[in-house]
Amino acid sequence: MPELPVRAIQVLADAHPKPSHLYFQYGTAGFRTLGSTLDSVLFRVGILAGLRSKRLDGRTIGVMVTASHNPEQDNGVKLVDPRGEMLEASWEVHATALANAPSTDAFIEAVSALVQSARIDLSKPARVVYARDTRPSGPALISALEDGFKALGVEARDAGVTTTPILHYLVKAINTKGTNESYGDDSEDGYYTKLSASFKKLIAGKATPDTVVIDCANGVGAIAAKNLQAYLGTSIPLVLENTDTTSRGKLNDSCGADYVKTMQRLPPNLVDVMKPGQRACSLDGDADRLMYYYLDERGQFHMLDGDKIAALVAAFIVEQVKLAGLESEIKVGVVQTAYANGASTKYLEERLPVKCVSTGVKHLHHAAEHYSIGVYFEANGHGTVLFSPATQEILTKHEPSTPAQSTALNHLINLTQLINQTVGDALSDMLLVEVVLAHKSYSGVEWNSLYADLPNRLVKVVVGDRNAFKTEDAERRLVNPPGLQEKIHELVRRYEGGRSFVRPSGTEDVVRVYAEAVLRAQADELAFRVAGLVYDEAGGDPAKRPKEFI
Ligand SMILES: CC(=O)N[C@H]1[C@@H](OP(=O)(O)O)O[C@H](CO)[C@@H](O)[C@@H]1O
Ligand SMILES: [Mg+2]
Repeated sequence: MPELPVRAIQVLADAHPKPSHLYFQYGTAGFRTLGSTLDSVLFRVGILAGLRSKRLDGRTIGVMVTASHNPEQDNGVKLVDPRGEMLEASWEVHATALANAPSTDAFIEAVSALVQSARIDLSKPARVVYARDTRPSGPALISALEDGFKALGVEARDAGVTTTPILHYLVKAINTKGTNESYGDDSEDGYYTKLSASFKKLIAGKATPDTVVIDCANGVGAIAAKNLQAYLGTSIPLVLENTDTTSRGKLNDSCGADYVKTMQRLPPNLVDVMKPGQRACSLDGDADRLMYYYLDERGQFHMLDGDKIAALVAAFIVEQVKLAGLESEIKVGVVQTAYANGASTKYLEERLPVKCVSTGVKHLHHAAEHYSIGVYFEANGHGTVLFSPATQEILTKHEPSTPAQSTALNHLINLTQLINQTVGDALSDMLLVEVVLAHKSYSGVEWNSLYADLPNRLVKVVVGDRNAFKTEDAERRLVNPPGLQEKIHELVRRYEGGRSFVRPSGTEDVVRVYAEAVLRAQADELAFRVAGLVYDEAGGDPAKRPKEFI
């Protein structure tokens, strides 16, 4: 039985000491904090990824270095499991334990304990594929990660600077290579070819889509969008904006999907670019979120968020399933979180099964796997569609009995190729939206009118201890601090169409308050009053009390 290469780990671990005053937590987005503090974490994640691969019999694990929509100086790292999915939850605890071992000796002890408890066979190979976004702190962090690989003897493949969804694609493609479940060629070329070929088939015979402006958030999505554009050729006219990936301070700065969703307005530098009637979308810093919007004829901004994408896509898929004559065999369902606009939930519930789960992609993804076709989107624009293995088999084996059935069946098969089923993918989702719009002959206006969003407001409250906030019922009800939920309920009752909930963030040291109501002013007022209640209950710095209530 081989032993841990303790000496090699020791020497390299000493070169990546853990800052004594910091605590790192592997949360919904992996480790994420100031990039300059993450050196030891990356080294240790290199070893952890290798161990995870050994545990899974040498299957390839992914490591993505990114902080997504967060500020440029932040960075982070997350692991991707062999099927292209988020790291299994039980290993999040191991990740946190390894990252916080105070010294090299303690770290080696923690690694040994993990090898024992997870019964890891050290004689198995360790294989990892890794990538990073465009952040300036990326190269140094990658080099710490590579030291981790070196210490354990990991066979590591560098996927360079690429998007989170492409890395997920690569992981799945590598692990299914040569099998009858092959996900595509395990290269970026394989990814672009798969997306562009299926897109072209899906829009064949339809009018060429209108020009779409893509705000690339000055991030890695700019590089991928440019590559994709070359593969798409003239099938869709794309105009890429915010593509400066080299100047300091530009990433996600007043642009990108998170800016648009939070501010509910155009990125300022698109104001002069966009014409009335034009459609555009924003990617986030690692291109796994997508927000659409358009200007109406009067130049007024209208946002089409993840909920609107889910409604558009789910309705189209249901229609194609019916047209293919597969209604009794294939059940389409939607998964949302409590942040989904109440109007979207109402629209969807009238048409198909809808499930609400806790925030975080892993919860949505797993719930979506329970449907034959599961559509999941977070309101912030992260989402995808999952076709179960049984559904994929039905689609390939079904014998259509009319030309119309055959066409719909082919559309569904092409959708399984167009959609990145491993994780939310802004570029794949953008093409998906354009396919549906082309088929329905919709502009942004018709799409937006599927239902009218309830005005809503999301605010953050800085509290003494966010862990004091505990929720149930997919985060829609607070159970701790005691009595606070009753007070919130009492407030909500006074607002027409009012809904509000409070939960601790899994990625920032804050408590989030969401509120919606029939009228804009009421949604705002409800959000700030609930925030005031939270603040009074949980306390903190008086200077940070929600301003409206000081
Ligand atoms: C309200 C909101 O948008 N929350 C985001 C945010 O989680 P929080 O736990 O709310 O910080 O980041 C997650 C990871 O990117 C994402 O899955 C989630 O939707
Ligand atoms: Mg992201």
